Amino acid sequence: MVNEISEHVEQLFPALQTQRRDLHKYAESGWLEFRTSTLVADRLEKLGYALKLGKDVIDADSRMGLPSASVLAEHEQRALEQGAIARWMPHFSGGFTGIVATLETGRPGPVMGFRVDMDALDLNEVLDEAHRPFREGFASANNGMMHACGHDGHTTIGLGLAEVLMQARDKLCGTIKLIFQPAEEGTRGAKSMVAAGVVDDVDYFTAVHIGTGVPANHIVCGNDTFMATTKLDVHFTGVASHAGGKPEEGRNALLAAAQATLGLHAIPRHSGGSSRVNVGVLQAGTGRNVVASSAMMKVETRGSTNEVNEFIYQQALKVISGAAEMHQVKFDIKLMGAAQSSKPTAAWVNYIHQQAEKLGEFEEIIDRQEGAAGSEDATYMMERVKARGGEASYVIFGTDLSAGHHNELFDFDEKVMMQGIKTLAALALNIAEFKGEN
Ligand SMILES: O=C(O)C[C@H](NC(=O)Cc1c[nH]c2ccccc12)C(=O)O
Repeated sequence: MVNEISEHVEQLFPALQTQRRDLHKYAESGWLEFRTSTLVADRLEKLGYALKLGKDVIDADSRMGLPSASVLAEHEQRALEQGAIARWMPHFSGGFTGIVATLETGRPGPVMGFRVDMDALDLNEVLDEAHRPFREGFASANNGMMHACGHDGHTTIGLGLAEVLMQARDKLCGTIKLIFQPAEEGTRGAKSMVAAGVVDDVDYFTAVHIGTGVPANHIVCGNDTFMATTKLDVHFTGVASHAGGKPEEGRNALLAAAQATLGLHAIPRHSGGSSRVNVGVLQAGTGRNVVASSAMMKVETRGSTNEVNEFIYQQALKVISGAAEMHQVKFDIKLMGAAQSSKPTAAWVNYIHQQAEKLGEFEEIIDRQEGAAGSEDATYMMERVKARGGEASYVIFGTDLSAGHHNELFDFDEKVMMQGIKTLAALALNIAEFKGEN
């Protein structure tokens, strides 16, 4: 069976490459995946999946870091101009760009959930002959948006898996649930899908990522290093005044933000685990001789456990209010994203290892990745599945990269998509071989 699947996936490669390059060219960042989601929905319906879309899979109030109504409308319009399929758009309009595709085999068995993400980053792709996407005509056509983290590959893996599993449906049991998530960057989207209940019936859950520094032909069966994180936008509002004539009448928002930045980076460590804090954006002021009346900063905190992140976050709130008090300015804090820490379950990691071994394609099969310290909101899904007694893991398929993630020259070796599809398909097809811990 595995051999048949492998052959099928290899036949699909040219189509996968075309699909990935199309998504790459029309990169859409979080909550704005309008073209992407209409194409994904259309493809999944044609394959024969039962679909749940938009508000049925995204809880409106649990969305974080949603762009403004005017930005949403503008990008919906652009998506239509760039080939979005209009009849699907009403489902996704207003920032509800999520899809869950279900295949009921009609035979008894578990519910297996697979999660891929669809969003691009807010980044300008390099338009230079030295960069393959430009050279071969699929660099981002969308200014300020770029697939620089491989989610174009993840979405393509999800669609390829959908095709392969549908073709092999007579050999499957239980239920297959394919989850296409918006707005992973900034950890904004997953929580709203969990709140809508999309993983409430999932017994075995697997999320995927390509790259992340893992070498080609290596697989990490259970990434174990995700940090809990909180993302904040902070606005300081002061009073403008003549910087020479009446500086004492001003209330300096720039200084409050600068003070807060230094204070944030000086938050003490926590003995319970590692932590991070970053002020990634700091903007303030309007003119050289004007006391700055406004300032904005984008902040994130992280911790190796939820508790450590909560400690750093609470300290951050005190630093921000303290800096505002010091300069007598007002402040406003908006929660823009969040994720938990989460660990994969051992039995599921072992099963993934066993299936990867059977495929015979990997040079190295690593159970747990140590050291790296990113965040992921798939952790909300993992924790929800685990809380109900299910199994969950986060798999990384290594690949050669042209530059690091979130870099303007990012690109990956597209062959990794085949390894991803083969491995995930094997998890579903051979589920009878899964042995729980007890
Ligand atoms: O917090 C975010 O915005 C999510 C973003 N996530 C990623 O970059 C994914 C990621 C980071 N490190 C790893 C390691 C393994 C898999 C995925 C990742 C991050 O950590 O900044």
